[in-house]
Amino acid sequence: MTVSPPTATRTALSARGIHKAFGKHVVLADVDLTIRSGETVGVVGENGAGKTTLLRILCGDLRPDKGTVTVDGTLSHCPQHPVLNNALTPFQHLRLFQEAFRLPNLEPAHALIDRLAFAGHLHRPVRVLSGGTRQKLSLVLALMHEPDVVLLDEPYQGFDWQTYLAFWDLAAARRAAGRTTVVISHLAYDIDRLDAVIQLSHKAAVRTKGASR
Ligand SMILES: Nc1ncnc2c1ncn2[C@@H]1O[C@H](COP(=O)(O)OP(=O)(O)OP(=O)(O)O)[C@@H](O)[C@H]1O
Repeated sequence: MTVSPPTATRTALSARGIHKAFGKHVVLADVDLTIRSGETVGVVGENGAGKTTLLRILCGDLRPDKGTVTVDGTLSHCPQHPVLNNALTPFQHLRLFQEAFRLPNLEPAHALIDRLAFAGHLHRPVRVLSGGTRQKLSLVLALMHEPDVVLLDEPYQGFDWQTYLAFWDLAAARRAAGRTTVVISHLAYDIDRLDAVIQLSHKAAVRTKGASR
């Protein structure tokens, strides 16, 4: 499948002059990027290139040493390792997030659960769930309030093939609704599903496949 570029030209997310070092180890140096509304963008790079660091900075979880991030609209982040409460069930997580996001109902969440096929696990404590099911829950919690921009750190790690395809259906539906999805990816065969690729290399970011306007 090859996607055609979205028509929107509004900037959804931009970063300028991002610099981040851990001690003397410089990970990101003067990183600039621009992502438009409705784009599905992959962040790629070797292990340790700084992909997770960049996403944590973009979502405000980590402060850069220098630089600015600008977001247009609501933003959500799904971290590489799900942050869930082992004592609670997925349904209890949904209710907590419903309160936090002040959602009138759980309909969008249930639509996501149906797509990802884990309705059968809603009332089991998280501690007994498989890694893939935890990852599904984490994804639903990141998407259930339909954020304008979502940042996903290897979201389909541990997914079986059907769920992997369902994930890309979700990304396509977000794209059709003009929403922006940024995905850290290691998989070369994802490339055709993306509007653009941000390649992290030598501490810098280069946007390929769909230059930013
Ligand atoms: N909190 C931290 N303290 C010290 N060093 C860190 C910290 N977080 C990340 N690093 C270092 O920064 C570099 C970039 O890490 P990061 O996790 O961003 O890379 P990545 O591209 O996401 O890697 P991977 O593909 O392996 O997930 C690595 O050398 C890592 O050890």
